[in-house]
Amino acid sequence: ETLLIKGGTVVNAEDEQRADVLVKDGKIAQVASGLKTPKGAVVVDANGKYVMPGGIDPHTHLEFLMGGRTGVDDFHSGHRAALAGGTTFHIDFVLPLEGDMMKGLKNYWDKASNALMDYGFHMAVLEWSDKVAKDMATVVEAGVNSFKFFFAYKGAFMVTDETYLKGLMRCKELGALPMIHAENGDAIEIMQGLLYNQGIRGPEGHSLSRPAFIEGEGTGRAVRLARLVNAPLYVVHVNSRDAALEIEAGLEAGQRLWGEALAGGIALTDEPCFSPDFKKAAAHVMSPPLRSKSHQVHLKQALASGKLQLIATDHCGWNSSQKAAGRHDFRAIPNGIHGIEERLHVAWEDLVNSDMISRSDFVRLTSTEAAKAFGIYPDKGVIAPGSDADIIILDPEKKHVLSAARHFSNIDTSVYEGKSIKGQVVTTISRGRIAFADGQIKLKAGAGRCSAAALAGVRRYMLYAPSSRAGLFGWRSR
Ligand SMILES: NC(=O)NCCC(=O)O
Ligand SMILES: [Zn+2]
Ligand SMILES: [Zn+2]
Repeated sequence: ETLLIKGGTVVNAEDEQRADVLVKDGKIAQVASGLKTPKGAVVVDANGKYVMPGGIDPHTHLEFLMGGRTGVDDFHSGHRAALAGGTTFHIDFVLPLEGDMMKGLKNYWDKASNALMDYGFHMAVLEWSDKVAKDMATVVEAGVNSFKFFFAYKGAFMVTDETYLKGLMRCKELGALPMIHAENGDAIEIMQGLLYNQGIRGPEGHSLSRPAFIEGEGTGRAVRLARLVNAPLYVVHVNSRDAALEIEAGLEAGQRLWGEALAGGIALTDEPCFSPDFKKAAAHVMSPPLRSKSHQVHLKQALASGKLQLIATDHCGWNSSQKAAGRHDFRAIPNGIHGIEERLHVAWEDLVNSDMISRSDFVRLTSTEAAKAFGIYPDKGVIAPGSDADIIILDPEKKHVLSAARHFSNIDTSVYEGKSIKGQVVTTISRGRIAFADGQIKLKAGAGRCSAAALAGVRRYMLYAPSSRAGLFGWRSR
């Protein structure tokens, strides 16, 4: 199918220009003003609208299995939600299965067989052994180029500093990007016990057990250990000023770091977590927890000034019936909030409409930077000839209100309930096909694929030369 997107303003991370966009065979063929309509082409009118690269959400958990429960958004409903909100690519987290990374990855390839749009995968490292080191190389060959380590979820996912350090060095050898969930699982477990024994059982206990300075401690430790072995590092879900300041300090020390803010972190505060309404409070429980307004303001300023590099969601779809497992004990509330559908609109409203960032910054923070960090640029993350035609059209005048009643996600609540947005994605194009228009999803299950770019990512776009150098000279010279 050939599409001509006519009369819009094309916004990329570097610039914006009035131009038409010609799409052929799933790719962008031409970007120029006054393009003639080829015979048989479908014309999409973008007058008065912004034509931007589709959103890339580098942090999601579709069909996520945690604590014996499975999240309610799979690759079908999650992709419907994403496309309706202007996201055309995401990177999901795979856990090893029965101690085997490739088994875990194959399991996710199966889960994604009903995908509508393209996707890639990160892999979690949960322990250290020769097998793990070998497995990492195997999944790199299969297209994974990023590995997540947890400093939280003690007894489940948490790793020791030793495993983390060995993992960082292995990532360097493989040319892959390490990622960290930066908290402190030992400290959290002790605080949880103290609070519980004092009679604090409700969702507020979740927030109280994970203070911002402990997120800061975990982030500072992760960043400094990465400095020790001279490894790049991507810090996921930065939810506090304390964590953001640690990333800033690492950047000032010359480290190669990415700090990932979340739509939730910039749009929400921890206030609902202290509500007597359990359903509402539990819906907001995630780790690291949402914080107070002053943290929220700091995160937005850090994004605006370049101290945090991108915006993800950590989309993790638990229904209220699943959250209810922790009704009498906050420690049993499944962690995670949604956002794959709302992220672009939240960032547009709270950052662009509030004049904190430009439209080009918006594209960089929600698309281009993630494409670069994870090796899928310029296939994705830019509107330019040769790139995949993953494109959104946003009408800046269209007003709408976010709500569980109207969202595409399977989740039965919305942490964004009632939030007004000026500006709406009216058309989403996924590899040249109209995926969302007139308020409806147009693609069928199976239309998505594990991105060829992501599959070839490490080879084609290696950001770091493989190296076993332990950073001794790196840190001494700084
Ligand atoms: N973030 C969260 O609360 N749940 C999802 C798992 C994770 O990313 O840590
Ligand atoms: Zn995490
Ligand atoms: Zn996550």
